[in-house]
Amino acid sequence: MALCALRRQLLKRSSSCGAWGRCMQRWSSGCVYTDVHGFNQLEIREKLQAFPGGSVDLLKQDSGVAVLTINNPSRMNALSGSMMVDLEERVSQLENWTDGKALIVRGAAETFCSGSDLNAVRAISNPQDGMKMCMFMQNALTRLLRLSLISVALVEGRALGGGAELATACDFRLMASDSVIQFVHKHMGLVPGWGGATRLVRIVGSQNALKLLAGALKVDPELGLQVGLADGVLQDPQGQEGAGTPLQQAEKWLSSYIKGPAPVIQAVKKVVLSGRELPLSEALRTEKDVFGTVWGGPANLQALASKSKHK
Ligand SMILES: CC[C@@H](C(=O)O)C(=O)SCCNC(=O)CCNC(=O)[C@H](O)C(C)(C)COP(=O)(O)OP(=O)(O)OC[C@H]1O[C@@H](n2cnc3c(N)ncnc32)[C@H](O)[C@@H]1OP(=O)(O)O
Repeated sequence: MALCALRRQLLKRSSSCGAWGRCMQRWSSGCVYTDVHGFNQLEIREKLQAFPGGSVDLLKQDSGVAVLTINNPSRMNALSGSMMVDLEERVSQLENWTDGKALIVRGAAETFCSGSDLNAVRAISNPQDGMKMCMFMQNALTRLLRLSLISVALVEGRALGGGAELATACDFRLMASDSVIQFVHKHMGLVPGWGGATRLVRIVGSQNALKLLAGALKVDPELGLQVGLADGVLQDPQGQEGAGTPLQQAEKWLSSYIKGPAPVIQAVKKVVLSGRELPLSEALRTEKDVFGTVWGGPANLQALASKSKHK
């Protein structure tokens, strides 16, 4: 059974066993495309696996912060076909991480990601395979953004094409002082296909999105902060004594938002997600359901107990 159909099946079962299951029942399974769209997850996975190279590595830390590394430095961290499959598998692992609070997405060798591996792109340039790759990556990146984790893209070096799209599939973006995010698709005779345009409009607004895409503008940290694509700029480790590595800086930036138990942090992300994606009444009902998962929970009862001492 295709993964997304299986997830729908599991969600049907979970809807009877929990508030979150019920509200997830109202929400798509996380997959944009399923078998009803003629999307066969296993078929495209096998096709993509035929284009090897690099890896997508996942480190889940006791702190509740995971680090996902796009690891193909000899290709400026371009995503090979097998890396696209890796990415989807890591997202599945993170969907089941009950102790998780946050995720940092970064690239190896001080650069983020230069998009699809052009060698793979050339080999699957026929319309049918291109559409299948597009749907596979839209599913993977939509599920990435919908993780119940606060996610940050740590952009060093360059985030180009699909790499820029990957950066939009995180809640926040922190840019190194010399980094660039560029939607180079127009130069390829393309538009984003991994959901990057849809997410960019929601991040920077339609006018700025039109400028960044139509102009294939190089977004440096200054422009990124100006249009809202960047949420922070990292200090240059060489320049500032004690600045820490980019990863340490990203973890420090996140620390303000992930104090507290994982279930509460995950509930915060869930209510923001539904507010961001669902129509008003659906979002309100989902908020009520998520509220029901933490009301009277261990963290709530402990807080009430400690407050009662302040009479
Ligand atoms: C939906 C979007 C998706 C799609 O349509 O499928 C895409 O993302 S399409 C790809 C979009 N990305 C690009 O167009 C970026 C292409 N790369 C470059 O522009 C440059 O390589 C760079 C990233 C700006 C770096 O330039 P530079 O510092 O001069 O290094 P090199 O160019 O020499 O690159 C080193 C090495 O890496 C290989 N490389 C880089 N990017 C890719 C890539 N996307 N796919 C495959 N290989 C890539 C490059 O070929 C060099 O390899 P060697 O020549 O073997 O040393």
